[in-house]
Amino acid sequence: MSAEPLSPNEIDRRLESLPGWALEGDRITRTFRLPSHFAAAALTVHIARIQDELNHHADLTLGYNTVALSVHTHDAGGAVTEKDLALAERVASAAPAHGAE
Ligand SMILES: C[C@H](O)[C@H](O)[C@H]1CNC2=NC(N)=NC(=O)C2=N1
Repeated sequence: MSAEPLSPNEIDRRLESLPGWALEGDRITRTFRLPSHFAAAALTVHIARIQDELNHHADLTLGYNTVALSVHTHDAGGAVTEKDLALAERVASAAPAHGAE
């Protein structure tokens, strides 16, 4: 998968199909709200497994009932690449089963 930086316009276009995700500076970000703290912790573990499978890792912040992700591609000098969007799409698919909004 390409680790070439994507343009802001391309990122915005791709985020149209990723509700709740945003381009913040040089990262794409999303905060999920969960029914409980334990559900938030469980989603964090699920995301960690996805990240190890993809070998692509976001900064994750576990709150009382939230999981916040912030990601860009270090190997591309901290730009947003296809790898970040692929991770976002996998997480977006996994989160609803945890009761995430
Ligand atoms: C050696 C290992 O493949 C690399 O460090 C991987 C690990 N996870 C990663 N995660 C992110 N966000 N960007 C990277 O460039 C990256 N590279």
